[in-house]
Amino acid sequence: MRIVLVGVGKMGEAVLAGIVSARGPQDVLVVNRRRERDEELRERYGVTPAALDEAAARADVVVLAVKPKDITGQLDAMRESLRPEAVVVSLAAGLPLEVMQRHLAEGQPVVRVMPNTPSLVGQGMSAVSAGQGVSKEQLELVTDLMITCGEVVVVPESQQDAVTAVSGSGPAYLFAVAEAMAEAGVQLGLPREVATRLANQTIKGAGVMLVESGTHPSILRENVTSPGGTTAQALKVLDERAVRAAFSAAMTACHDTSAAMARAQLEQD
Ligand SMILES: NC(=O)C1=CN([C@@H]2O[C@H](COP(=O)(O)OP(=O)(O)OC[C@H]3O[C@@H](n4cnc5c(N)ncnc54)[C@H](OP(=O)(O)O)[C@@H]3O)[C@@H](O)[C@H]2O)C=CC1
Ligand SMILES: O=C(O)[C@@H]1CCC=N1
Repeated sequence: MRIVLVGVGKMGEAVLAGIVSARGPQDVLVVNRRRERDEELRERYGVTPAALDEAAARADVVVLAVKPKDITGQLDAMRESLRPEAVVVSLAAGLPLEVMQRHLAEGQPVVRVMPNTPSLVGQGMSAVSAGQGVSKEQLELVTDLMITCGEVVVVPESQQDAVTAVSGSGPAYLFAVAEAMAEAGVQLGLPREVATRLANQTIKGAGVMLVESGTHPSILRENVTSPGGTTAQALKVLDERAVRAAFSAAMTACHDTSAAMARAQLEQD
């Protein structure tokens, strides 16, 4: 199976890393606008740079990882080169399948995926939505591809804005928490290196425990919270500062932005 990745920036590279570590670089072509980026990826992953039309003509799957505003231009540019059975995958936030379909030949299979950057270390979370007429086999092709980057769920496209709020943008919330915890540790007198190590490993440990224990987060939180102890005081302050409500508002803003991007794409297109 020949895989073509178009626009290999931060998200594209994270997906590329997952694919290459699971399948090797031999069947992967990358398309970039800068030659230095091509060479960087060739050196780092052993993949082959190519021009868009040439790569599209040879593709079984094309993964578009350019910015949402650049997707339709890339679809127009590859439309004539694609084989009818090639599956076109977009990783773009707020970019509806309908817009993709408009810019491709009728019947070209299209799939929308919301991945996240932990794909770079094989710990990604991808949500996959199939366009009209995508066969079970074609959908499986995409889920098999994304599983090289971590976990995969299949969702209706109507859920992609919510997915973006939880897992697409989610790593950024946790990186911000990591920064905040390390900084607070420094304020409490720890050397920066120690504070950073403590914060990072705590987030990793809690994350692995959440996933591997299968225990509800409330129970895991209770297990840390001794009555009358230190954690209860810390959580009380988080409640007073409405951290839970802040997450809800932040994620609603993320969801609404994704939905507004999709509406604008549909209207302007
Ligand atoms: N970052 C994230 O956490 C996530 C991002 N996404 C989606 O992934 C997509 C990419 O985002 P991200 O990786 O953050 O952005 P980046 O800017 O890092 O990546 C975009 C890449 O596309 C390249 N590019 C732009 N125009 C062209 C072109 N005409 N031909 C070939 N390559 C081109 C850019 O090249 P150059 O370096 O020259 O500008 C860059 O390498 C977006 O659609 C975003 O919505 C989805 C989930 C999570
Ligand atoms: O911020 C963004 O728009 C992209 C989509 C999800 C994560 N990053």
